[in-house]
Amino acid sequence: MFSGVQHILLEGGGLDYYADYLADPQALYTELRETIPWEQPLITLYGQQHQTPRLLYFVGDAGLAYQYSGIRHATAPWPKPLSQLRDRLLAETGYDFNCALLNYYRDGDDRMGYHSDDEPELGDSPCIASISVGAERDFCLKPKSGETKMQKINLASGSLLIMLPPTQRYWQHALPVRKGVTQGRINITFRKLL
Ligand SMILES: O=C(O)CCC(=O)C(=O)O
Ligand SMILES: [Fe+2]
Repeated sequence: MFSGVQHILLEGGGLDYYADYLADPQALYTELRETIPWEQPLITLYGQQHQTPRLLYFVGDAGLAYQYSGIRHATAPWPKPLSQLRDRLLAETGYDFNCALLNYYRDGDDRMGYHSDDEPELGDSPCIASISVGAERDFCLKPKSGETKMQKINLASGSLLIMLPPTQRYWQHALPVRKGVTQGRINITFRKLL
């Protein structure tokens, strides 16, 4: 069993952080890294095409499709360990998720820029649950109205971070480059498509 929750209050939102939610994060990291058919789609930024600076994959209940960075993804079936985690999250948090985005950061050069998980198909005020395995990386949050300070959390391997409603409405988050990091990290964000 895990040791407990740390609540981080944000102006216009909040986070629940469980540092050691998973009993064996390294096993999940290795299984996902080796079995997921990772993709690196092209994204268009300011009229130029780039490869996403990380690998990704989308899973979910049958029949769901999801728009990400202008790309429409049909969700692939849940791998067993992730449907089990989805069920555990429902039992322990009460939040019911029907899909998950997997991101694989191969080393400290892979990254994700500032954004909110506020796509219209996630509804008015989504809850996002984020599980990390592999290398520790800094997760940064900044308010959309520049008045409060940036927040930084080092996400441990095996941790669960819940971004509670209405955090996505008022805050953006990012996974910046960390030059010293040579190990990979996989993050799973559980979401609910309406
Ligand atoms: O890798 C992370 O911790 C963040 C992932 C994220 O923000 C997303 O998938 O929308
Ligand atoms: Fe996000």
